[in-house]
Amino acid sequence: MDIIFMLSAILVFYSLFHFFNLLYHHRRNQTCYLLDYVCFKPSDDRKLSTELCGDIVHRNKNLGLKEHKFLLKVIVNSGIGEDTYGPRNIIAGREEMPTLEDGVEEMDECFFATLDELFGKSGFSAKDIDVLVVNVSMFSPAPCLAARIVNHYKMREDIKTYNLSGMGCSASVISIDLVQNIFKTKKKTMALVLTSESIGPNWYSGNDKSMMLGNCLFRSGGCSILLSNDQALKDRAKMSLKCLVRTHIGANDEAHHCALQKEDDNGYLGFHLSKDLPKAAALAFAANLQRLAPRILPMKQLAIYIARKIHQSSKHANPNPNFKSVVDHFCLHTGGSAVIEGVGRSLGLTKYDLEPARMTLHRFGNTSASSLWYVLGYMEAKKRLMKNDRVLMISFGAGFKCNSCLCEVMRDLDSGNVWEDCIEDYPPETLVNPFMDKYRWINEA
Ligand SMILES: CC(C)(COP(=O)(O)OP(=O)(O)OC[C@H]1O[C@@H](n2cnc3c(N)ncnc32)[C@H](O)[C@@H]1OP(=O)(O)O)[C@@H](O)C(=O)NCCC(=O)NCCSC(=O)CC(=O)O
Repeated sequence: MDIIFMLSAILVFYSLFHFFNLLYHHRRNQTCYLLDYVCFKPSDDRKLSTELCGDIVHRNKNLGLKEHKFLLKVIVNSGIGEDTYGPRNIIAGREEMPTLEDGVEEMDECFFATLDELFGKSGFSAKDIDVLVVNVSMFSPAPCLAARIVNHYKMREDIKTYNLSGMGCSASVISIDLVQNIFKTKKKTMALVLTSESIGPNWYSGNDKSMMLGNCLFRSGGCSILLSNDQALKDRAKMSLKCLVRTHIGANDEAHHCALQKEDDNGYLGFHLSKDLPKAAALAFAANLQRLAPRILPMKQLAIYIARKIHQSSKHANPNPNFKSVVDHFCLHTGGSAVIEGVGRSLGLTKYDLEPARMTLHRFGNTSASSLWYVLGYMEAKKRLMKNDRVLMISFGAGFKCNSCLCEVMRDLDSGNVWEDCIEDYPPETLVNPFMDKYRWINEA
């Protein structure tokens, strides 16, 4: 078939689809405003410096010289700085015997601190909340964490609660998706999304490298996010959601198994991160972009993208569309340096584009599903987010999933937020770990 004819047909189809889609969603009251969000900053006594990480590694009697070398090498090379936070039981040396209370307290500390601040600064109260979604992947007590929030804040009896567990690092976008779908069914609704990860009860004490990696990357963090579809609150909103795309490539066995909780050969429970994870992330990302592109790209860009797709195997090594024409800021999950660099390469992003994710990895580590909100906070604290700017949030998570959403900034944003006391220090002159000298022998050994 003539390529020009095929291209024209596809373009006409997408235009019509997009038009009717907009009309449909307008009718269904799709508006989803992000009113405000607060990221958690644990107290200074929870800081995990490289030296303290070294001590934790040394007290694990299951590790030999080979494992020590591996861990210290990854810690020093990971792009993670000296000021990230860990859970209290691990800092206190009880990583091998966590109690239920350790897990509960870690979540309470994060959620109550961020919610108190969010209610305080937004002027809304717990009684205003109609929908509550909590996502914490690796800790699911009964009654659930959402019920603990309802109990603590004495929320209304008609509140709708949802507790998502096991959904991995892309879960906060899933929570937003759930909220926007609920918004379509009811006007003037207020929703809270609470996103975090449980680190304390999930420390791995064995000697399998792919499971030890999680101890190096994952750090304490969390975020509370206030959303509404009430048009009257439009002027108070920071951002509005334009489109959200979820991709799940779990049918692919290799991708499904690259990030999962399991027991090692000696029975130690932990979270396995395969060396193939960046490959699975790239696959899920490509599938996500393929569905995102027609929804956000202008006609010309879309035509170039489709043409490249048709000729993919022959000419273009990177067939991804030029999202920079419609996206001003890229808010990337801080999965690890390899994940950030991989996304940067496939989208053709600059050092400036990747700075928020790299700096967030340095200051807060991989805080799992909440990491996107620290990255957004960095952009805001750096006064990068101006009215009408578009922010593309991209997250990856076990399953394997890639979930993305495009948001529009509603007004110039300049809150100091969780970055307030350190934003002036970023980006630092070097990201090289200060203990590099001390541990240089590791790289040379
Ligand atoms: C771990 C790294 C920071 C290490 O970077 P380096 O610069 O040190 O270089 P490198 O890649 O050569 O790795 C150093 C050594 O670690 C080994 N190595 C790397 N990844 C490994 C893995 N998954 N399992 C076992 N070993 C691994 C390498 O073979 C090498 O060993 P040797 O020295 O013997 O050759 C990076 O590779 C990285 O960012 N990887 C991706 C991390 C990741 O999977 N993140 C997603 C988290 S999950 C998530 O966020 C979502 C979710 O859970 O839902």
